[in-house]
Amino acid sequence: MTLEEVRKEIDAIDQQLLPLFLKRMDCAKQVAEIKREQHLPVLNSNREQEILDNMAQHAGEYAGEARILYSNLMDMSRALQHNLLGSGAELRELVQNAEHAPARAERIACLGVSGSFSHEAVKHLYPGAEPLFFDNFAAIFAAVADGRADLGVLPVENSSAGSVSEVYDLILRYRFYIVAAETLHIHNCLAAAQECPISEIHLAYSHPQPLAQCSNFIAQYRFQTVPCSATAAAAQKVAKERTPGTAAICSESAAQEYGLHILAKDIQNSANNCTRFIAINRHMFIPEGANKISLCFSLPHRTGTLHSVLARFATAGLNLTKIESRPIPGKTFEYDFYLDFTGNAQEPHTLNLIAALSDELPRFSFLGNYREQE
Ligand SMILES: C=C(O[C@@H]1C=C(C(=O)O)C=C[C@H]1O)C(=O)O
Repeated sequence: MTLEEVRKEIDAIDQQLLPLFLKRMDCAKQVAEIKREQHLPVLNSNREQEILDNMAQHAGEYAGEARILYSNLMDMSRALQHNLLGSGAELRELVQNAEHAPARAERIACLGVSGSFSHEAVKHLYPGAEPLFFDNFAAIFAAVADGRADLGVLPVENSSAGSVSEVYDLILRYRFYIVAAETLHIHNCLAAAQECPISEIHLAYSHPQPLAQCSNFIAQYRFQTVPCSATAAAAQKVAKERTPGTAAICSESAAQEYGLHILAKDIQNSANNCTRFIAINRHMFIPEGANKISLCFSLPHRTGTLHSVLARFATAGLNLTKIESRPIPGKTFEYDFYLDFTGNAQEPHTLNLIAALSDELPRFSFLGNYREQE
């Protein structure tokens, strides 16, 4: 057969497949009505598994492909049923009635002491607000939980050192709402109490993240490193102790704030060193022009479950910007997935997808819709 002839045959097959696909979707519609009357959930995993196994068994060498084909068909069938039944009513109501601004944004919890990178992020996100300083991430979440702070600002990812896993674990534990995000360029410097050549420094204090970001410089000068709760705390310690041969790795503004001498500037491995910060709040609000959504869920341990969820984002035309998996506390090798994607939750196709997922996925939480400049 020539290429043209085979393509004609493919066209003819597609013509035959389409009416069957439409018929199957119409059946799903009827199923939705029956489920409404009988108060049944949309998802029936056992039935789906039977269909997948049966199709794979009859698909010979294309068993894997048949599984994906039928799994996608059933995703579409479920999405249709969720829309007809208005699944995820609680989440729909929460999103549709969301305020645009927090009741108060006056006291903002962040890591470190005055001059820390987190303090910089607070100044960018909430100019004029009062920063409240804490020496660990858990204490920031606790302050937001009991209302001592209106909001908390936390680093979640650095362009060279990667995700801040502890913050993701706390996000998943507390399930507060993410209400803002911003990426800051981070310039690390080496600063000491007295002016001296870099070669005389043998010990550097800093937060573990900047220590990782500056690993090449640290290796080059063979520094011993001591982790601190925050970069500005390291600067404060070096300024107070004034021990020769010790230095802090911190921001230039922290070095200035604590009267340190800058021995070297921009010592991070990558010239384009950025950290992404988020703001968290106990109550949900969706700012005007929100363009980023975060959510989390876990998945049953079955082949293709993650693929199937991700495919639904692709079908809805939504662009994923981050996926993180973290172990569920108290479980063995079971994970919560954390996802960021671009979109506005008040747009119908986006709301339909997240409402459907909220109905189907274990441990699902909508974690917020906020504005973030790309
Ligand atoms: C159509 C149904 O709803 C869902 C979709 C299925 C399908 O498209 O075949 C199968 C099981 C359910 O998860 C059903 O319950 O039969």
